[in-house]
Amino acid sequence: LKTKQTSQIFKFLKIIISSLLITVLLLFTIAAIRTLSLDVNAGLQLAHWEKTNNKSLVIDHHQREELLANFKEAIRIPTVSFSNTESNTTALHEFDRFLRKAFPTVFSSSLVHHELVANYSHLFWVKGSQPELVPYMLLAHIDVVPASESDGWEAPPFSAKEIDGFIYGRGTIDDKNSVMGILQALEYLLLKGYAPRRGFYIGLGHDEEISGLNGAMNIVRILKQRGVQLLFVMDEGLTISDGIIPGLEGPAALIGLSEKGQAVIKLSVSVAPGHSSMPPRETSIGILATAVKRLEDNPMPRLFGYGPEGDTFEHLAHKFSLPLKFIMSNLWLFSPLLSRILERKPVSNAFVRTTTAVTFFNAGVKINVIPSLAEAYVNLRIHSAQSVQEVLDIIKDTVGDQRVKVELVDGFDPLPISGADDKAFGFQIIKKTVLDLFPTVTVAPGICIGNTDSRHFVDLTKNIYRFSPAWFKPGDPERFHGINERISTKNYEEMIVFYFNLIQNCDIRKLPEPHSSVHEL
Ligand SMILES: CCCCCCCC/C=C\CCCCCCCC(=O)N[C@@H](CC(N)=O)C(=O)O
Ligand SMILES: [Zn+2]
Ligand SMILES: [Zn+2]
Repeated sequence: LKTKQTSQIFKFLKIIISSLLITVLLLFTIAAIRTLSLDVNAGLQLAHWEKTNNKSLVIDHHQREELLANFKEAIRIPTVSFSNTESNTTALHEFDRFLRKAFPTVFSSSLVHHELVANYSHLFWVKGSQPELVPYMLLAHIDVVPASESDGWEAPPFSAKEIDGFIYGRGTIDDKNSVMGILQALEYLLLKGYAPRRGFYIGLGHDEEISGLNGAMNIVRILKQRGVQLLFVMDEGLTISDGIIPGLEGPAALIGLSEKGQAVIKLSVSVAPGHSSMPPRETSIGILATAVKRLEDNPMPRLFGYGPEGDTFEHLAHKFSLPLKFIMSNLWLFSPLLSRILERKPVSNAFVRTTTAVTFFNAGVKINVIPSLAEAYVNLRIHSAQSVQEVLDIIKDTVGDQRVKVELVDGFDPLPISGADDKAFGFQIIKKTVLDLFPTVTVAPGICIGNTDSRHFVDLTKNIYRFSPAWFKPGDPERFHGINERISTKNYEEMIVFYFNLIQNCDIRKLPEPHSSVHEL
């Protein structure tokens, strides 16, 4: 009887093991087929695009000197947004005067209507010859975050000093490169006698770094009053990453289809004050510190693959070598594994989850007084698959201490996801412009981990793209709001050429039909 039972157990185990093997084999066969066949990149690359007789821009020695002098002058004006209530308005005013001097053709052309918004922001309307074509809009911002040389800058942050082919200074990548690149491109286009078929707007906000509540929001209000609808909006955001995504061969231009939401949460603990010689077992500071530590020890759940970030890696899959190529082509199977790899570095962790950053911690009044109040502020950047309410609930659960008051100070949900298919005009025009200028770059949709002025434009268009053609190499993401922010003179010139070509490419009336026949290859 015992032998019979043992043989039955063996039989059963055999069936289990072989079914497991068959399942694994099947999964891997599907994964292998997907790895070989996944091609999300062809898009409209091979299609026949409408001819627009584009003018070309070959920058000569004189123009180079002029455009670099303009850019350096822009960097030297310290248009700093210090806090929600304090900006350098003198510098903002000076920047207005400077723009008029640097771009005389833009400010005098009969094709361009310019107006100041909320005193320091700029709205340009460039009239198209075919009013039936829906206009688009380019956004950038004039203000910068504070910078202090003593933090370790190699050159003073408002000096625009050139070192080894790079211009150093606050605003060189965020965002005066776009402000100046767009206007310089328009200046050159107008000088060459260009008149657009499709009209377009340029919006330059003066308070983006403090949420754009006066600049961008008033520009939106004015456009709404005028009944304007936009074909697409393009703003700062993602860039061309080169050597930043581990394992990716070659550079990638990520175009932000959405941006993360945000929540500002206040934690506070109130207790009775007292003499420090007879302290209670826990002080308000101790209780709050424990709550903060719990938040840092328990990051928000991994959500990689539940938002547009999965698409990014599918688009880039063919640019990885094995085994990463296999993994990226099969996120349906491997996203839990990839999440664990990506979460190791702050920049890629931001794509995996809602991030939690404790940015203020205030407590204490005197060395010998037990403080009655301790407060901390937490800044969360919300993943596309979560909402402000969900994040708030998780924070309350994680803190799990009734003595800690948890309040939502401010917040907004993640932004809608713009189109990136063959019919998405803005996305395809940006992609074509990138590929014409940088043929070795792979273009993929992405998600912007910071917020931009473009988030205020959701009622004017469904198509918002966050991208600028700045090249980011290892170490560069840290320069964003950090020390030694810089751009190479070559890259700044490329940015001008990019906007020069983009504006002309937007004159295409409609996108071509996707290329369907292999015979035309
Ligand atoms: C695994 C993929 C890696 C891809 C590498 C991407 C490198 C990204 C590096 C920097 C992106 C930074 C985000 C850009 C836009 C941020 C603009 C900004 O600073 N906004 C402020 C102010 C505001 N408007 O709210 C902010 O606090 O977000
Ligand atoms: Zn910016
Ligand atoms: Zn910024």
